[in-house]
Amino acid sequence: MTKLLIVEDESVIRSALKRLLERNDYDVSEAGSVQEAETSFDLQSFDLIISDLRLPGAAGTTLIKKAGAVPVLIMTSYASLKSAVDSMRMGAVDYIAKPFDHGDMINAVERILKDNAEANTKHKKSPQQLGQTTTRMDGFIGDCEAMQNLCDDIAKMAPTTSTVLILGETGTGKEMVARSIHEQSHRAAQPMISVNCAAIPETLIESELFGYDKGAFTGANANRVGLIEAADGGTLFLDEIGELPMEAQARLLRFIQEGEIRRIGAVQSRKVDVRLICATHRNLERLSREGKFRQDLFYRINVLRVMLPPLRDRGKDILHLAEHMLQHYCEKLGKPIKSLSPKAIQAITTYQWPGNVRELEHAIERSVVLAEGEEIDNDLLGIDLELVNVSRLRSSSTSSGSSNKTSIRAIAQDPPEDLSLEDYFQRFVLEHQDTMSETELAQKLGVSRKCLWERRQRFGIPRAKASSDKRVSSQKD
Ligand SMILES: Nc1ncnc2c1ncn2[C@@H]1O[C@H](COP(=O)(O)OP(=O)(O)OP(=O)(O)O)[C@@H](O)[C@H]1O
Repeated sequence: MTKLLIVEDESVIRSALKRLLERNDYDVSEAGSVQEAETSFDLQSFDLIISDLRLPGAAGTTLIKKAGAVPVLIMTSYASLKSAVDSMRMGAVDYIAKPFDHGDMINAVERILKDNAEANTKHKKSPQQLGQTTTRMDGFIGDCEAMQNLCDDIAKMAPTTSTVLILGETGTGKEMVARSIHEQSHRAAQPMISVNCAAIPETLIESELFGYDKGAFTGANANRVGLIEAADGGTLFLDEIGELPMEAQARLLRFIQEGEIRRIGAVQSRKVDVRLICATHRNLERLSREGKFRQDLFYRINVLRVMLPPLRDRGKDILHLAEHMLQHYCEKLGKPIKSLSPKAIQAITTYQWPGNVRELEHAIERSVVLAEGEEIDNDLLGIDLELVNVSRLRSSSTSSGSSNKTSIRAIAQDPPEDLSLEDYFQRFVLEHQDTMSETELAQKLGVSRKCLWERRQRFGIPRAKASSDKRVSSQKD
């Protein structure tokens, strides 16, 4: 039976909560203070501790450290946002404001227990192991279970020569992971060449990757080394590999199979020793089933796989990242170190972050540039508190199917009166992308196609390849 401990000094509330939880088949123990909880029970033997924030003696939040891996849900009748947010910063798994609705309390308990059980089924690590992994990647912030596992996987993958496929939404750190794999490998002294397959025009991608010999085509006035050859001895990182045109895919496949490349227009092939790392935010498996990505290439690159979770699913890492970036930008811009206001913290921890770590970084940088006082408030971050709330975060993190698109759509459907340029840009793209080609969209917005592509990446609204392809072919027709 699942064991819960209630720490609450008001006996009426304590017994009502006990009855509620017992009716829901939990085994409930109770204490009136932190001290009583510690002396009467082994805190580690519980599955969840529900504690009031203000208690006689030590505050409820002191249980967070004492309970180790046991999650602590903080109740606060001092419904100040600040104390709730502070509890979260100290490591509480969640907070609930008193008086609470019975349904909300039961939902919170069920969700925390479920999340914790899922985290525990993935192999448990010793504190030493947890400590080691955070420092393994330079500048990398990630203490949550998923990121710790990822660091472990990277350390195992790095020394091999196997191809790695990194999956994750835009801005989740795919390139950072690729660099870390390279730097932890025996190739670290050699170059890592990064290529964004989506940013190079289709007509140039093959010559960029494979190079060409003088006279191969009009304008080829001299021999040119391709990017694969330039990575000889090192690592080639192919970002957005899902955008690679079919002809280039066939050439890449030959390179992977034979370990040699032939420059365009050349007769001889050359051996190259390159470790390949690919990344994409797209579902390559589905694309290959739909005939939009070569299946044989997919099997070749899908050897070792790394899945980066979206920022909104990384729990307290969001705040750690924000604080780290805040310090970084204050130092970089020569401003006195600022702190995040409680509202800013609430906004950061509840916003969906469709552009993930990159979007957070830009928001923090912008806020440091604009900040005049000691504190960074949510308006400086450009996050509208009206558009985020805890329940949205919860529902989105529990429904794994929620996509960037739906979250942005939800925002776009109910826009504030005075849209910022970025909001306007996102809205315009979302509203018109099904009826306009990329060129038309870029023209209407007064930006280049490259700029449109970059902003799509930044806002997490990647171009839907299928529909744009269809448009191109129907335009040709
Ligand atoms: N865990 C992390 N800790 C610290 N910084 C991070 C982390 N993850 C990402 N970043 C930073 O966020 C930014 C975006 O990361 P990166 O370019 O690796 O993302 P990406 O997934 O490759 O993006 P895209 O899909 O748009 O190519 C970079 O400035 C990177 O340094």
